[in-house]
Amino acid sequence: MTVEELLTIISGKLIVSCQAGHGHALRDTGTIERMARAAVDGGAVAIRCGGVGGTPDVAAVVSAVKVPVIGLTKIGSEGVFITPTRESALEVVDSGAQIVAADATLRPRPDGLTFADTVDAVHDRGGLVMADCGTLADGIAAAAAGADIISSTLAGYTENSRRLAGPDLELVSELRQALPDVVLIAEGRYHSPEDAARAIALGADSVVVGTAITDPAFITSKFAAAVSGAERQRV
Ligand SMILES: CC(=O)N[C@H](C=O)[C@@H](O)[C@H](O)[C@H](O)COP(=O)(O)O
Repeated sequence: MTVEELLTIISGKLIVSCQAGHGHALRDTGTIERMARAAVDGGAVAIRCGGVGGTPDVAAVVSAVKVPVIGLTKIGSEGVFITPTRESALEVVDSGAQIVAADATLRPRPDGLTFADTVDAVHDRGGLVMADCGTLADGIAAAAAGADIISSTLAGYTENSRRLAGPDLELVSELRQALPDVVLIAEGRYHSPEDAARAIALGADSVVVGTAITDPAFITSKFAAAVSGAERQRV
């Protein structure tokens, strides 16, 4: 798949991230696969998956859906942990994902290589690379390193990025202004359809939504808090 073909599919459309971390009630590859199918039924044009489920989750989703799959594997939870090495990126390609999502921050990587080394290796194997960035500087460097897609995934999760309760819409806007021609995906804490639409209005080509769609515990907690906090009227 070329980046142009991918853009045709995702432009102005929703991507859903189907992941469940260690200890989560949904942490099961078959469950992730069914979640991905349900997301596609609801209108997702691509699925992002893997995470702590790693390449088994990616392979299962690739066989279950017809839409493009953005795969990743999480190794640890500190520093660079989203597909942090060249080797892990190649494993994601080999599991069938058309696109590999990888940390593209300027921090040192566990294998001592550069992000560009990962990009080159994935390209040599026929895959595309989604660069998970936290800041404008990360995005500019990732584009220079040859990434096919720039995303705001790590905004709020790195030492030098803005810590916001909601999505970093300002970063989306900054990235679009600095990189007018790049494929840009907004991701991270998009908890309402309105915020997802705002990201498109600010120049994102597509938006990835995870937790707000695929985590029943998160959704339940919002309803539970609203119900508990509601004032009761008695007649
Ligand atoms: C920082 C990090 O590890 N982000 C991960 C990246 O794959 C996932 O845990 C997120 O769920 C994903 O980015 C979607 O974001 P949200 O779940 O906020 O819609």
